[in-house]
Amino acid sequence: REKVEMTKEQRALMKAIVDAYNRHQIPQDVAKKLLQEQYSAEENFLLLTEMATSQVQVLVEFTKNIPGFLSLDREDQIALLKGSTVEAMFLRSAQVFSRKMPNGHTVVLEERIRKSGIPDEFMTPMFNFYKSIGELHMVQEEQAILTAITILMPDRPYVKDHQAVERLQETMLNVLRKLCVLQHPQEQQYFARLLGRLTELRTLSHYHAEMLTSWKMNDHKFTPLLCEIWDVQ
Ligand SMILES: CC(C)NC(=O)n1c(-c2ccccc2)cc2c1CN(S(=O)(=O)c1cccs1)CC2
Repeated sequence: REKVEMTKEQRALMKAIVDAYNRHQIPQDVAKKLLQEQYSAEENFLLLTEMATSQVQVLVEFTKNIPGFLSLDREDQIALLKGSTVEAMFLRSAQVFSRKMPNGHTVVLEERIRKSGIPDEFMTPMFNFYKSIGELHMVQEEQAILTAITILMPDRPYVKDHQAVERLQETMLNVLRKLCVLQHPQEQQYFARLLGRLTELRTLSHYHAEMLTSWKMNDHKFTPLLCEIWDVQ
């Protein structure tokens, strides 16, 4: 098989993305709160609201550091962010969930998430996704670039300059393809499996939209930022 090499530009691009990804992390104390003591379903819901809100802020900062993103049309930048926050949030959640935690923490975390007012029919697909991401044992470069690829999805609603976004995403896909070959030489289809997760993410975001309506019914409160980004009144 031919020797796969990353070009200088691709290595620089990957470094920029990974540095941005590592710079913009959720404050660990928020995640720790979820693990601390036993809370009520309402309190767990509030914690998740707090975590999701800080994740959106982290995501905006990360996105601004994706080379080329700020040169896109301003309205397209907003359309890409609005269209990808739920998927990026589930991707980040899966990565946090499948991270090596002191034993018992994962169980506690799952229990807290299950007891937070989220409809049961949503739990199964959500935890299946977390596990399917965990099984991939992604390195952090792959996590960072996969998140960038999710954000730079040209077919999000209201994107005008489809081509410009496609060009940026293609650059990222080329880096990810080489990275997968270099990091997982034994698994021919690893890159394809990674992209398959993006399809699973879309399904989750449809579930999420339905969940939002049911939450609105039981007058669950969200933060102004989540209301803005998720078009919740
Ligand atoms: C890491 C952050 C981004 N994850 C997070 O906030 N989680 C996590 C989660 C997963 C693994 C580890 C730690 C936390 C599970 C869920 C959410 C948020 N959503 S939400 O955005 O729909 C929501 C917002 C408000 C009420 S419900 C519900 C499900």
